[in-house]
Order: sequence, then C-alpha cells, then structure tokens
Amino acid sequence: MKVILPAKTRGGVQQMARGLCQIMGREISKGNFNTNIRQMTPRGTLQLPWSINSVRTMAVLPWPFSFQPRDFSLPNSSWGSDMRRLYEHYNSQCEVETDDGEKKWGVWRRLPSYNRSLKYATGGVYLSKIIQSKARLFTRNIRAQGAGFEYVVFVNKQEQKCVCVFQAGHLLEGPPGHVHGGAIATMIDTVTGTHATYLSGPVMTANLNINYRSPISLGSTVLLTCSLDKKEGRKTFVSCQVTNTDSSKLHTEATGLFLSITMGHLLGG
Ligand SMILES: CCCCC/C=C\C/C=C\C/C=C\C/C=C\CCCC(=O)SCCNC(=O)CCNC(=O)[C@H](O)C(C)(C)COP(=O)(O)OP(=O)(O)OC[C@H]1O[C@@H](n2cnc3c(N)ncnc32)[C@H](O)[C@@H]1OP(=O)(O)O
Repeated sequence: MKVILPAKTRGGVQQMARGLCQIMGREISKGNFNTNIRQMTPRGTLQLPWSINSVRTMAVLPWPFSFQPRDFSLPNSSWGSDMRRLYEHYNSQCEVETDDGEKKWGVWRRLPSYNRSLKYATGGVYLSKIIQSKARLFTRNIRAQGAGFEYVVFVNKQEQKCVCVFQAGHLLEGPPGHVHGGAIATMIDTVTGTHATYLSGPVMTANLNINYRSPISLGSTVLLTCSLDKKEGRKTFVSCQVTNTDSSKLHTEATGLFLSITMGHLLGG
C-alpha cells in the first residue's frame, strides 16, 4: 500500500529522522533523507531497529509532541563558571573556521539532550502509549534548573571518546554536602550508555562496575571521560573516569558492558 503524506507531515518525518540522526551522531540533509537512511543501514554504520516505513506510519498518527523540544544540554542561568567554561572549551571545537572563512565540523560534536529520548528518536506516539505518556528520562525529570542533573555530552568520533561536563544540584545529596553514589552511578550509566549508543546503535547496560575513590562536593562541576575499550559482536565495553575539572583528582572510575538490542527487546519487555 502506498501512503501519500501531506507536505507538512513529510516535513515532520524528515525533521524527526534528522533529530534521530543527530542523537545518533549522523547528519541528514533535507534532500537526501530517504537515500541516506537506506544506504546507511545495509552498511551497518547506523543500526536503526525500526524501518523508515514504520516511521512514516507513526507520522500519520495524532501528533501530541512539539517538533521543537527543549534541548537540556544548552547553558542556563544555573550553570556555574566551571560548567560554562568547560562547555565553551568543547563547544568551540565543534565547529571550526577554515582559512577561507568556511565553517566545518570540528573534532567534537555536542549531543542534544531531551527529557524523552525515545519520543524524539522514533516519533514516540506508539511507544509512548506502551511505555506511558508521562514517562521522563530519569536525569531530565527535575524541572527546576540547577536542582538536579545539569550536564552536556560531547563526543569525539575520531578518538572514540566522549566527555560529559556535569554539575550536581542540591537535590542529589547523599553524605552531607556531597553527591549521592546512586546519582554518580546514574550519570556514569547515562554517559557510558550514550557513548555505547553512539558507537554501536541501541544498547542496554548489562554490567556496570564502579569504584568510588573520593567524594564529590554538592554543587561542584566534574568531568566524566569515557572511552571505548573494545567491541566484540553485540558487546560494547566502555570505561569511564570521573575527575575534577582539571583532571588532577580522580573521584570515581567505572567500566560498563553494553549489549546491542533491537526495539523488539524493549517492547517485548
Ligand atoms: C535503550 C535505548 C534504546 C533506544 C536508543 C535510541 C536513542 C537513544 C539515544 C541516546 C541515548 C540516550 C540516553 C541514554 C541514557 C541512559 C542509558 C541507560 C541505559 C540503561 O540504564 S539500560 C537499563 C538497565 N539494564 C537493563 O535493564 C538490562 C536488563 N538485561 C537485559 O535486558 C538482558 O540481560 C540483556 C539485553 C543485557 C542481554 O540479554 P540478551 O538475551 O540479549 O543476551 P544474552 O543473555 O544471550 O547474552 C549475550 C552475551 O552477553 C553476555 N552477557 C549478558 N549479560 C552479561 C552480564 N551482565 N555480564 C557479562 N556478560 C553478560 C552473555 O554471557 C552472552 O555472551 P556470549 O555470547 O559470549 O556467550
């Protein structure tokens, strides 16, 4: 059956696919939407667990979400000077200007961050009904700016490395004046999981090992640096160090194992 979508819906599908590719670190321009998706999948460079036809089908369902969701990884007034300085440090390396004034991608890429990653990744209507329409990404579910997890993730594809600049808000207290170990584990899982997704497509955490070396002061900014250890079939092994902003003090170190999954794995429970 051939479904002809109205122009507005077609634009929405393209925008959604572009959003997905941005999350997954790929670019799609307006004109080559179909060809790129089709070409990338067989080569295995982008393992989309959903077909472009199912994306089209989702697009004709009622659309309760904004096409311009808030990107939580942009600076806000709660960010302290360390957070802003490190954001600028990496952000300034995302785009570089050549000698003849042309702008080009740099070595780093900032990943946008939303309060529902699946919604923006897939179009969400179908999944949201299954998963609950009120569900929120754990690290983005505190509305007050600066109260919870303030963070931004940058990836470096060449070096297969990623960094996260994280400012821990007052609602994340564990030991008095310091960050809760579960909140630190949450950030490690989020950033290593994001990195594994960037490198391998959709994954789930199978194993996370964490060593807490020195406490993190509440309100302070720290760096999470993740690197790929190895890939073996469906397994992606990532390690992570949490340090102070000049990397002179180690707070936490971790290793994680992530297994590639298909969307069916999530929907089948
Ligand atoms: C999830 C998102 C998907 C969509 C993504 C789209 C866009 C997202 C964009 C950006 C990402 C944004 C944000 C990311 C934020 C947060 C990330 C959070 C991630 C999580 O928070 S996620 C929740 C916690 N996570 C679970 O809730 C997993 C529960 N679990 C399972 O769902 C299964 O357990 C599974 C799938 C892990 C494996 O199940 P399975 O049936 O597929 O595989 P199986 O068991 O056959 O194992 C195959 C081979 O892995 C070895 N193996 C398995 N487990 C092992 C272990 N623990 N240790 C050592 N080796 C292990 C076996 O020994 C065998 O090895 P071998 O082949 O060599 O024999």
